[in-house]
Formats: sequence, C-alpha cells, structure tokens
Amino acid sequence: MSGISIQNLWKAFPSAENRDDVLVAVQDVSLEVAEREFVCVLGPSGCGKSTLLRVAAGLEQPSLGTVETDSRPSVVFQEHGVFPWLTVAENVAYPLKLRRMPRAQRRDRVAELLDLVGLTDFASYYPAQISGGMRQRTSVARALADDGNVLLMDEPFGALDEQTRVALQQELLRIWEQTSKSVLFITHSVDEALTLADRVVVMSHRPGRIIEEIEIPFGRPRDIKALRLDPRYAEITVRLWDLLEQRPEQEEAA
Ligand SMILES: Nc1ncnc2c1ncn2[C@@H]1O[C@H](COP(=O)(O)OP(=O)(O)OP(=O)(O)O)[C@@H](O)[C@H]1O
Repeated sequence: MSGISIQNLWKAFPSAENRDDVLVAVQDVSLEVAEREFVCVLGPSGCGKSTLLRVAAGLEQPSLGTVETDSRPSVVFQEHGVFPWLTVAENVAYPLKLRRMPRAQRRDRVAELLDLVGLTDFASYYPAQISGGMRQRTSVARALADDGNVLLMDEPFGALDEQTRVALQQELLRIWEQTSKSVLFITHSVDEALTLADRVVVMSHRPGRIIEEIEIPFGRPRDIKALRLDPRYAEITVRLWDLLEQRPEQEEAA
C-alpha cells in the first residue's frame, strides 16, 4: 500500500459572509504518496494547502472523500510546534514518553535524534533560548521520534531566513534518506519544491484542485547547489511559475 492515499477529498467550511453558504477550500483532490516518496504540494496563498494537510493529519474531518495513511502521521508545522515549557531534549522525548518507552532507551533515542539534527549541545535549552531554525530542528526531531512512516510538513521552514532555510532543506534531505518515510510537504516556494521533491503536485487558486503533477528528474542524494546549475532546473521553475499564475478562467481554456 502507499504511505498516504487521499481519494476525492473535499473540504468546505461555513462561510463567514453568509450563514447559508459554504466556502470550498479543497475540491475533489486525489493524491497518493508512495512508500519512501517525497511529494511537495505547491500552490498560491489561500488555495487550501494547509487544509489538505490538516485533513490528512486527522486534525480536520473531510467533508467528502477519504484519507488513509500507512501509520499515524507525524506533523511539523510552520511555527509553534514545540512546547515552550519543555527543553529541547524533553520536547523530542515527548512522543517517546507517550509511547511509554523505558527511560534508558528513551535517553539513547533522544541523543540519537539530537545528533541527527545537530542539536546535541542545546539539549537542555528551552525554545525561547534558541533560534527559530533550532526550534524547527527540534520540531523535526520530535516528528522523527514517532516511529510511523508518514511525515506531514506544513511549510516548516517558511518563517526562516533564506540561509537557514536552505541549510535545513539539505539536512531534511539527508535525514529523510536515512529513514524510510513517506513525506507530504506543503510549500508555496518553487525552489523548495524543486529542491526536495520526487514529485510536485500543483494546486489551483481556491477552491484548491490539483492542476498538474510534475516528476522531478534530479537524482539523489541531491546537491542543492549543483541543482541550480542544471538547465532543467530553470525550465521546470518557469513551468511551475506559469502554473501558479494561472487564473481559473485560463485553466478552463487550457
Ligand atoms: N477553520 C476554518 N474555518 C473557515 N475557513 C477556513 C478554515 N481554515 C481554512 N479556511 C479557509 O480555507 C481557505 C484555504 O485556507 P488554507 O489555510 O488551507 O490555505 P493555504 O493554501 O494553506 O494558504 P497559505 O499558503 O496562505 O498558508 C481559505 O480561504 C481559508 O479562509
């Protein structure tokens, strides 16, 4: 089976303007993420990307359609993903504690995960005492502490400066290559999608529908600087920009 299987998913919310109306955020989306596949969902602001991810995570109920995942998904959000009252190590240990992993085993696993995300020296710091990039690494380490195979990420590096973002993308790729997770990664950045994904799924303006799926031809492991020199990088970038600019009436004509 695939890691994530979304079939004919619709999600509507009550309209804030008219009590008798609804706002359709996600319209008839079907999407499969294979085992060990990295899929990026790319779309304009407000097109329903986060809603799609929240439904996939089980945080919202679908209005119609189904979502199946290989295991309970772990989720990394853009911000506020860590508990401020716990240290970095305690945050990472949290899911292990919930699973009642014995203390000694938990300590070893936390040490391993902190090493993986480069936070060993900050284990006893609180989130307020570390940088935004370090907080996101803590979030990633905590999501990896879950033993499931499904990772859902909602613009996890969106709030970071460019240099930190690129460094974390590289780290995420390195970590992902060592694990066997299926990843569904939401972004509005063409560069981010091209850097990370095996496949990019493009959503339309709201109501969000899938308008295109593009296989990313770059091999792995990826050198994210070398990628930028590949002529295909520029070619796919322009294609994705064109898709993102499409207005609903152009899609109908296309
Ligand atoms: N809980 C909610 N109640 C009502 N409307 C909602 C709710 N959550 C999302 N929406 C609406 O659904 C639409 C899609 O929102 P969503 O956050 O999924 O978009 P997005 O593509 O993630 O946007 P961005 O890239 O700007 O974060 C928006 O019009 C939003 O107002």
